[in-house]
Amino acid sequence: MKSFELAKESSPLSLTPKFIFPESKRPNLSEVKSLDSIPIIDLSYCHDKNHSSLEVIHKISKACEEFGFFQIVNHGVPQQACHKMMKAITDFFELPSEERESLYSTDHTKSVRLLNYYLKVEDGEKVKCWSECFSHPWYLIDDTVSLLPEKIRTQYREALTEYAKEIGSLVRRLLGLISIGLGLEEDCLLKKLGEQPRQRAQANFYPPCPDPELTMGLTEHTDFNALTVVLQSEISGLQVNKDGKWISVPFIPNAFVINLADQIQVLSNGRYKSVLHRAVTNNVSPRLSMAMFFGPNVDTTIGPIQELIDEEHPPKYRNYRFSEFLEEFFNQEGSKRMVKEAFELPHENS
Ligand SMILES: O=C(O)CCC(=O)C(=O)O
Ligand SMILES: [Fe+2]
Repeated sequence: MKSFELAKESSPLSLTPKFIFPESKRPNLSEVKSLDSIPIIDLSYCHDKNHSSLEVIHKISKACEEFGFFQIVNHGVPQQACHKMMKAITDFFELPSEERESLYSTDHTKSVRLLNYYLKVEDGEKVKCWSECFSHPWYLIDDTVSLLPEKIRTQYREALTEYAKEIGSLVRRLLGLISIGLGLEEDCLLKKLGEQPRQRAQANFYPPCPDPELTMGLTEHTDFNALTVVLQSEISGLQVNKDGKWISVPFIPNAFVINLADQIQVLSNGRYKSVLHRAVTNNVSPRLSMAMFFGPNVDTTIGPIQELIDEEHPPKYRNYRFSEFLEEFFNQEGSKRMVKEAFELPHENS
């Protein structure tokens, strides 16, 4: 079996060619704007249902239209649950790489797997990203947890169970606020995403990198689910594309980064954006993030919501089963993904 190579070389003196990106795909870190960033929204005003949360809804709606991203503070998720989750992923990635190696797989049908994203370059070669990603469901059952290295198994499951429960409530609350922002009933988006939502988690690890200008932690992408909640460690590395320029997302203590993903762009008929983002590396310290993806299950039909379609706003996408979208997503692996574009309806000019 192919071994997982990055982990064994996390502190090389210089980058080996397999991590070096072609010049046009490098991060150009000096051009990244650090003054502008995504909006920060305080949710403390809308814990109480009776309290007017119109201002918060308005801020979220604006952020969804203009950035597709925002950070939230005072979100009600106990700090303790976040710390435990961060500690569990830290301990997982600090294990000797041999103890994680058996989880490495390129088979995307595997429920629990460690993966290494890559970029396909012209001659068919693959350039590896400077990261290790651990993908698994929000809830680990006995069969799946037993795949984890024994030393961290119990700790990881306990931390994840508590964390996933909290994030589940948060996601439902956010979907409610986002629905109202679109002028819909509070439960509209959640209902559209259907029964048994697809809930996947991805713990990302970016070891310190000898030359951050030559490689990428994660190449630019949009998330293919509906809504993503990201918890990041103290060092920033996430960047969001705004009007063709990259802006960095600073670390804010006890905040979550909220990322609108492709299915909300489609459901909102293009009003809310699923925006390109990427992760860059640094040469100082390791960075970790935990992305909690919430989306429809494979059998759910997704398409622009009827109430958001009228003469002025004809449907931009055709209806599809989410399984079709996933198939398209995996077919485009390693390239600049243009998945939702494959479901666009032709423009009518008349
Ligand atoms: O590391 C991050 O902050 C972002 C990760 C990300 O974009 C993803 O997992 O889809
Ligand atoms: Fe992402």
